[in-house]
Amino acid sequence: MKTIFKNIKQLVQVREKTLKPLSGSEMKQLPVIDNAWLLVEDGKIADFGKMQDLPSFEGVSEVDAAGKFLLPGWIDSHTHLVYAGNREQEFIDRINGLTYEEIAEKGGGIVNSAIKLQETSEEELYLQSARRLEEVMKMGTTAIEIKSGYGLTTAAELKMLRVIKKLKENYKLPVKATFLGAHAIPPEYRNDKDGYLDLLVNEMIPKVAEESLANYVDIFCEKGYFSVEDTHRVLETGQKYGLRPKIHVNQFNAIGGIKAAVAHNALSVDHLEVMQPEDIEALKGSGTMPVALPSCSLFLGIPYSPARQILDAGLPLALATDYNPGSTPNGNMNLVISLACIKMKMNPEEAINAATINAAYAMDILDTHGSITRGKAANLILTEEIPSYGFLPYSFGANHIDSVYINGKKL
Ligand SMILES: N=CN[C@@H](CCC(=O)O)C(=O)O
Ligand SMILES: [Zn+2]
Repeated sequence: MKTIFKNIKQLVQVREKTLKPLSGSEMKQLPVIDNAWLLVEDGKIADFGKMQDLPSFEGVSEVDAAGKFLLPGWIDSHTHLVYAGNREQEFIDRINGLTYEEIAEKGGGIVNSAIKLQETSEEELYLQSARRLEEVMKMGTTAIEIKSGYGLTTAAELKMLRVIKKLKENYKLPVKATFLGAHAIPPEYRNDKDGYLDLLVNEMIPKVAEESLANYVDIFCEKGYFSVEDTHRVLETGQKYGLRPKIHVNQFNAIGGIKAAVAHNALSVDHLEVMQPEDIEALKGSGTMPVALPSCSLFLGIPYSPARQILDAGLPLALATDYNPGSTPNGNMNLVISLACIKMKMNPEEAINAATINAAYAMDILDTHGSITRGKAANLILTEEIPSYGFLPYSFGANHIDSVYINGKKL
């Protein structure tokens, strides 16, 4: 099965090969080919070039992309897309003056979602989650990471991870699963955090590994949740069972979690709304990708990750949605890219690199996804007719997407 895209106004994010993520000033470069063609064969990018050099192809279906841009699909490396119900009431409570932290202290927040999820059947949870997955795919997400962490019991955590597994089986985009049992302390362990961590390391992680339900291990390293010491314990156990860390850290406070994550060779550190100079230093020379979640900052009214500080230090940066019911009930990567430009002062080139190549690294799929490279999966976004790729973040709140392709197949 072959498809040729012809007359593409601009083919964006064209790389001969991509072996490593982009850091610092490299992120300003976004290679393009004007007036281009691209051939998809057996779900992969087979070839591309300029229209003036278009070879003749037999037996191919044609897509006329005149006036349109073709780029690699967005990669969302941090979501909590599997959840039950919603937290609309907390949204109202926050409008009326309570903070996210105050709501959590009153028994709302993550624990509220955990109660709902525990009461929801696996089938119903799958249906709610599949609807969300289809929604974000239409908005250009062509690879996704999904976390557990709204179960907080062994049975409910496994239920979440089985739903993620089923999504992975039923949808063709790359799906990676992260075990986030250490998302919050469940009420029954309120005064016995170590007891919950004992359960997590002695029962949950071994069971998750036994059923091969997760790729990564996560923890919410934050005041009022889990300490740096807890982080070492959970990451060490996760690694023992083959789960590389990707952690929630520096959302409200900088307590040294980044250094701990780097010590465990974390694939990514995510949130980073609050960064101290020592956090930046800890990331230098590491293989750990910083991941910013600007929609969360928008929704909660908290600071945005200091992207300029991170990039000016020569570090890489990826962008993701954090799609979840509490802090970011939105999985639109187009909005994330706009917010990164508007609020974090990233250039469109930097934001697009952060949502494609660097995001692919943060999901460990850089060798197969994240750029227009021969041999990579044809997971693509074809835009509507727009003046430039910079128009995507500029026209915030609108998705100028004509169609989305997964393995060369139009959704
Ligand atoms: N900060 C921790 N976890 C989620 C939010 C969880 C929730 O409020 O349900 C996040 O990444 O923002
Ligand atoms: Zn999150």
